[in-house]
Amino acid sequence: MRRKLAAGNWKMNGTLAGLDMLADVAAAMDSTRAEAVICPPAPYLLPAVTKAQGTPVGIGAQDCHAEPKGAFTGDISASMIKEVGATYVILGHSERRDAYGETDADVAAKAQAAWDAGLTAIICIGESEADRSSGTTLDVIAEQLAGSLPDGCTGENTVVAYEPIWAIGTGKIPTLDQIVEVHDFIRATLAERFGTDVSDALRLLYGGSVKPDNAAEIFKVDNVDGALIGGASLRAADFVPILQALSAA
Ligand SMILES: O=C[C@H](O)COP(=O)(O)O
Repeated sequence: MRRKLAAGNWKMNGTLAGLDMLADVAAAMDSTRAEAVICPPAPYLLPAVTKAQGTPVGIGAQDCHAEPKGAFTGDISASMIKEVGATYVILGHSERRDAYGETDADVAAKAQAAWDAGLTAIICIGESEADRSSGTTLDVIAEQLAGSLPDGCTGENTVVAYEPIWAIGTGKIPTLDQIVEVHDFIRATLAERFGTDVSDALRLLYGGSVKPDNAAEIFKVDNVDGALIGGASLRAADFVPILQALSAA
């Protein structure tokens, strides 16, 4: 049985004071079954871990370098993330693929580094609007899955987040049929490569404009095990209702 997961990606947003929302998320978790993870910007990782200590809320980073250490100004390693007490790391987000030219191979190398450090990698994939209109969505997803997930994937070390790029921060979401099609495809593709035991254990998140008013509908989809939430993860007033909708699904 896969435990549902609501993961919040603050991106380069939020403040130190905004971490107070973790207490509200923790309080909500008393009555919810779903897991909650918040991924703040790197300078807030340690304060976030400190605030979340003794609560069931998990903390994650938004990226890591593939190398364990070295002359990589501005980067952080997976073991540093682990050392401060975070347990997840988002990898291959479309904003990083786009702004920093991260390739599938880069993402796979980072995922391996994350696993080596004992972190769970939330690996993001998703098609552009042009891919969607030209009917190549599933081909793009297949290629990203093949290239971004290293051999050795398990339900413990990896979560896959499907984020159509055109749905991120736009308020547009795919139809439920489109979400069903892609999530079923991802599950089947993972089963083919890693076997059904692994594929049945891997959690698949939907991401892109998830809000309190559309979450329940999205979470009805069988192969959606939760969400990767951007804008609506910054405030407990938005994140908690999504977490509650997930627990009720
Ligand atoms: O990582 C989160 C996604 O990019 C979704 O962002 P959003 O919920 O603001 O659309």
